[in-house]
Amino acid sequence: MAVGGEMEKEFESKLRLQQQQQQQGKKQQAMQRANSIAFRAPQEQFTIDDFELGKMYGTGSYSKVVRAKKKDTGNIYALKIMDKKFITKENKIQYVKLERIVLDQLDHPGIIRLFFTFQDTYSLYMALESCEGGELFDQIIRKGRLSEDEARFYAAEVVDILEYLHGLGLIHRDIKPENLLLTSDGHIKLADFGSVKPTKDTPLTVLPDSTVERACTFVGTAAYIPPEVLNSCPATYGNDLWALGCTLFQMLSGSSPFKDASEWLIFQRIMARDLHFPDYFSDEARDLIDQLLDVDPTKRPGWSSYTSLKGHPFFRGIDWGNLRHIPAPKLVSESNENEEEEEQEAQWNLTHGASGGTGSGTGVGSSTGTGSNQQAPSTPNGGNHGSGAASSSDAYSHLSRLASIDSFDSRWQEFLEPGEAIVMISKLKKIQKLTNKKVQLLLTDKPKLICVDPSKMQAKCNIIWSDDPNCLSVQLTSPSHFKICTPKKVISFEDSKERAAQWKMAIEALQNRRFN
Ligand SMILES: Nc1ncnc2c1ncn2[C@@H]1O[C@H](COP(=O)(O)OP(=O)(O)OP(=O)(O)O)[C@@H](O)[C@H]1O
Repeated sequence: MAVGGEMEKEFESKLRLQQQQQQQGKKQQAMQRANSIAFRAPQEQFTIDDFELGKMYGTGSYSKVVRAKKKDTGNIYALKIMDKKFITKENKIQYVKLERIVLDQLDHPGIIRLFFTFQDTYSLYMALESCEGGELFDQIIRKGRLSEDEARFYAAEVVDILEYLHGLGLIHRDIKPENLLLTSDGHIKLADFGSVKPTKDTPLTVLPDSTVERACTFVGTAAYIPPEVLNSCPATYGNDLWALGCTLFQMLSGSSPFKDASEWLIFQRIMARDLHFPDYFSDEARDLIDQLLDVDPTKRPGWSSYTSLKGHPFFRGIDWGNLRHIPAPKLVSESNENEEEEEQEAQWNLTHGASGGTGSGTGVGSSTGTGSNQQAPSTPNGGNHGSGAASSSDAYSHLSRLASIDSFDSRWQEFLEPGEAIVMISKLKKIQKLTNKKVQLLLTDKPKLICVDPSKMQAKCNIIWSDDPNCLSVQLTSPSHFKICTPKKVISFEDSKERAAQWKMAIEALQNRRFN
């Protein structure tokens, strides 16, 4: 009996080994298949010198996107540039590969097209269809909030895109106004497939393992994450439907429904479904958002079929078959921005700058001391929002390698010395006790912090650089608010794109550059 038991064990372990080997073989075959896919968008042998680089379209957590003109053809692209070392270190290789392979197979007027890719020693490049109208996010900021007709139009285009994606077994997982780009004639194109999740039923060619359901993989952006994902449930189409509800709320009100001072507080509000509708929302808008933000994902319209979503009274009058031919809402360009804010610019005054008041009422932790004791806000999986998860040495090499790209916007050259490059640049609000003022904050590799009044193109408040954190430090007060503290003054800034943690990381990485 004992011998029989031994034999049985041995047999079982041999069987397991055999099964493992077979599985590995299958995996290798799938890998080979994925590696040998004939891409629609070819891998070219181009170099960055084949392009004339223009303005910076945007910065993601592991990429920069720059407007680029191919010198020989004159064609314009949005060139997504990713630092190889950084994405390897941050374990993002699978995400980048998946974005490439999925985008390559998509064909919908509402999804940005990938034309070709190339690489050099340091970077990977994706040449994307250029969206000249900017982000929907900026339209919301510039208009304050959208009219119900405008929001209906954009929401309908997003529904049309989601119906296509979900029909192909893909969950986008990062639907938000920053990833809804606009063509020059104002139609929506969905970008950023870095978080895409193929389901088991997808007919597309995807990477082996990418369809495996994993609980607890937090991707996306805090304010748009559904409660079930915070409760560790695997991703479903319900993620995108919830995010659509948040986006529609944001279009109509000007801010996301669960907005709060920190990611922790945002998560608390999502879990409690702490949702308040402004009075001016129509009954139809309120009802649709209420249904999309149902805590039960299976009850969200669009879950089992798109008929209920497209047939909702909010969308009455939408010609679904003709969406891309309907005239889109008028785009508001940067120069037409809120006159009121421009009015507030009159009082540029360093003594006000020293006051350190947060002004907007969203900041927490009102300390104005010079110590930098506040942590960057973290996502639940421990990573920082944005690129904050990198160590300072990685961050420094990443920043310095990408520095030259930021400097291509020639408008800021007059503030730089020869050879000096911009490491980070953002349009911010400088928060003062009585007034707020739009500024362009530049961090250079010298290092230097330069605050420019963009309406007059003049360098303003003098922030004296120091590598000593007692003499220069950054305090985060919320994902969008930070303070630059020097012994003489504390200046508060608001970054509407919530890159406060990235500013802190960039400044600290430069302070630590000597040790790297
Ligand atoms: N095709 C495009 N045309 C114009 N601008 C673009 C385009 N693609 C991206 N951008 C701009 O660049 C920004 C960053 O791009 P993207 O979101 O793809 O980067 P990412 O590193 O994947 O970002 P994330 O941190 O959201 O994952 C976008 O928010 C947008 O403003």
